[in-house]
Amino acid sequence: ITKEQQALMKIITDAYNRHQIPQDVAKKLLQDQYSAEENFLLLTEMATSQVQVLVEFTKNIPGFLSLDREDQIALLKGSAVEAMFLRSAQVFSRKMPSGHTEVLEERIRKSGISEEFITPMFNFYKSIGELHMVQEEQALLTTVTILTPDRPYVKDQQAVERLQETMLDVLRKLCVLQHPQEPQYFARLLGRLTELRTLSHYHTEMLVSWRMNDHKFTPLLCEIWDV
Ligand SMILES: CC1(C)[C@H]2CC[C@]1(C)[C@H](OC(=O)c1ccc(O)cc1)C2
Repeated sequence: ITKEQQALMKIITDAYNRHQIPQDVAKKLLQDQYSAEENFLLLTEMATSQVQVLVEFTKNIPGFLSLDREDQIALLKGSAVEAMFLRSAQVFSRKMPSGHTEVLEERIRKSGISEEFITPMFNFYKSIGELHMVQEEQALLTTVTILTPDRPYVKDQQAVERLQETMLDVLRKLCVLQHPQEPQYFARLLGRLTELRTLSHYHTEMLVSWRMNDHKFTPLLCEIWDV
């Protein structure tokens, strides 16, 4: 890993760690009562703060703000669900103080999300947890996901591709250094991104079914997911 790649990794990892879910959201998880309605409101607050955190983090990705403005929006809209699942998978698998995880899982299960979506969601969390990613890998994997060139409406795909290649190069080298005993580790990480794409289809259905039961979303969520 070259000096500039180390500098790049530090910027991204610091940004990833700096923008954490506000403590008040996490605290509420344990306090408020348990009705499906209360759970939905909590998840709405959680999703909204995760999208806010995502926007702040993305602005710190070197080169992102130099992209075409409309492409920046297209990348954010196209990757928000995947970035949110990646971050919550990491929160689930490690960051959460013990006891919170069970409460959060319980609230998710009792919030009107259909069982057919719950299962793949928790399978994904388990498969991410099993990777035991270091925080640099988590930050870089999220960055690679955001910098996916073939999102809808991206005009200058080459520019995004160049940025993503840079990040993939650092991530590949980091994986070799962090997991010398597992040469396939980098490939496994990228395999998770494929799993993420299937989750985002389920996510769209989840939003539609909530909408059908006239649940209200926040303006930010309506904007980022066109609901
Ligand atoms: C942990 C999760 C990633 C999983 C369960 C809560 C999440 C934050 C996310 O919720 C939403 O997307 C969501 C969207 C709209 C809304 O009003 C509430 C939640 C799905």
